[in-house]
Amino acid sequence: MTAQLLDGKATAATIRRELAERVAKLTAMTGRPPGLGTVLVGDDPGSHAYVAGKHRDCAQVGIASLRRELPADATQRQVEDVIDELNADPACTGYIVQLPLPRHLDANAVLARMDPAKDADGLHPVNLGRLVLGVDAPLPCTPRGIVELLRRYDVPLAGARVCVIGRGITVGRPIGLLLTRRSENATVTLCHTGTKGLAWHVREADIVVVAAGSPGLITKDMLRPGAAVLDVGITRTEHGLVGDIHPEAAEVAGWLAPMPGGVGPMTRAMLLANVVEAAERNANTV
Ligand SMILES: Nc1nc(=O)c2c([nH]1)NC[C@@H]1CN(c3ccc(C(=O)N[C@@H](CCC(=O)O)C(=O)O)cc3)C=[N+]21
Repeated sequence: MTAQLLDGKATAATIRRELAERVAKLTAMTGRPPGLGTVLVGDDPGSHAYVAGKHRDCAQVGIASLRRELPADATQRQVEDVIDELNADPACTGYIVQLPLPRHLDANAVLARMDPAKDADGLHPVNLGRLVLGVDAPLPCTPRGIVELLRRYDVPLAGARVCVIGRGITVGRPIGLLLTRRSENATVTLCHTGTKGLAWHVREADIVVVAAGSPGLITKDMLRPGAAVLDVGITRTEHGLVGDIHPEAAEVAGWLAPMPGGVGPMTRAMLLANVVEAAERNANTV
């Protein structure tokens, strides 16, 4: 058996085409395209590559780009001034602060200063709180992209046993909140570096989401045959980017979202979706 590809690259391209139509309508109706802002601090090459990708995506769907770049030694005050400026700028529908920020900066204070209505990443504390409460809010892009990918490939979610590995704030921590909503109805176990018997948890699962940042962590012997496996890990090595799932896992899995070409492109597509939805909300209230 070899796993069916959960093709995030192709699915994201479909979603961008769907969004482009909504952007065209919005632009005609309001006289101005939606705008996505990015705040990038420092010179991490990975972060620069991701942000460049986000602006390429914007150009494709007709969303305007607002780039803000600050040096690695920027002060908290300088970063917060940029936040204030984007909050006030009517051309900026939504924006993101690329994480991680340099260590001398207080990322939580920066996120909390954002206008929650402009939070394209769904990482503002108010929006994470709304997610816990089950109130409508922009959703974190990677978890939303994973649910969307599973839905579009008809991977059964209701009653599914999902094993999430990694407790990071962008993926592992919030994804359980989406998957355990009544509309998804999955059962989620959150594993992390302190988990005893990881292989046992993985073996129980119908769906495995790996966001640990540990190359090749999940091997084929750990998986339930036929399981859906999604690789969210990205580690930069001298041989290029490596995911958390060992390549041989494809022999046992029923579905596989590989890295690259799986969850990453979906994350970017959901960022665009959050901006388009914010623009639609604004258009309906003004
Ligand atoms: N505020 C914030 N929001 C984020 O959403 C955010 C962030 N900070 N910091 C870093 C992580 C990482 N991230 C990725 C998104 C897409 C790909 C992606 O498209 N990857 C391609 C390959 C990329 C390549 O080749 O370099 C793929 O998997 O096919 C990767 C990584 C978003 N992040």
